[in-house]
Amino acid sequence: MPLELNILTIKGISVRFGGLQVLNNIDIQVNRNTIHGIIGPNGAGKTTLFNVITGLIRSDSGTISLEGKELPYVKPYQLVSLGFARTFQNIRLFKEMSVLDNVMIGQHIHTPTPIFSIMINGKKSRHYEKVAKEKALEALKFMGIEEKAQETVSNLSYGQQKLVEFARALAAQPKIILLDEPAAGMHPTEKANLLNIVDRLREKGYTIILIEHDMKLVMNICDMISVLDHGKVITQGRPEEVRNNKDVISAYLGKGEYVNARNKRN
Ligand SMILES: Nc1ncnc2c1ncn2[C@@H]1O[C@H](COP(=O)(O)OP(=O)(O)OP(=O)(O)O)[C@@H](O)[C@H]1O
Repeated sequence: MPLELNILTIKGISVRFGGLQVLNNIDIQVNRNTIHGIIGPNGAGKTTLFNVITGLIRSDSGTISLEGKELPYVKPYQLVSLGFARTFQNIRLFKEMSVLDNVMIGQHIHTPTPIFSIMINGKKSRHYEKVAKEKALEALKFMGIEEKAQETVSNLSYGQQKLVEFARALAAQPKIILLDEPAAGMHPTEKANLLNIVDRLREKGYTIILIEHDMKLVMNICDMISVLDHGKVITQGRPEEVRNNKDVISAYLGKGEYVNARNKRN
């Protein structure tokens, strides 16, 4: 049976915080093996949408389905087992632990070692640890930082720490990787590297959903883009369609980013 094109369906998602309607009837379809950008001005509701997808916030209405199956409401730590991995706007690593240990943590869900086996450091436990280590090193290699495996995270540059987060997400063997402003705080060389990594992740068959303010990066890399403004999807389409949409232009007008992106392209 051929794989369905659609992998994630977000349908009718609404969230209200007190008097503020932060998400209003959001419908988004994400296709398999694509890079899907979620953009919009500050406060549009992008991170809230990620928080709903990843179980940090419960929506007031609507459903999220992965590969045609409606997702149950799960705790964030159970999300990996459903096939999601996420990075956050602010780096969330154990700074005094090694790079390798940080990446191995991303896989604990795939290592169902019985507690008794862990206590006696049994054969099963050693096996799972070996597999987890191999996967972690593979992910670090993919990010081009395998030589940093034994370093303490706090010794790494900001850009390298971001790559450790991506490696941790990748090592969890997800179906969908959610990246929340991955390029924030990166300098141009690091951004170019990030672009290359995200492109290679798609080549490897991953589906990536990306929140990003860097319009040049978004327009360069995304297959599809959904634009949020005041909690609503104002348009969706390919970069070239979104770029010239009048609602998108007016949502960004005065903020400069969109206009800058257009000027840089033209
Ligand atoms: N826990 C919360 N309680 C109340 N209001 C919230 C909460 N989280 C977010 N908001 C509000 O919801 C709106 C959407 O916030 P959200 O962080 O989702 O926007 P965003 O598009 O990700 O913005 P940015 O690009 O600045 O990160 C904002 O007005 C924000 O102040």
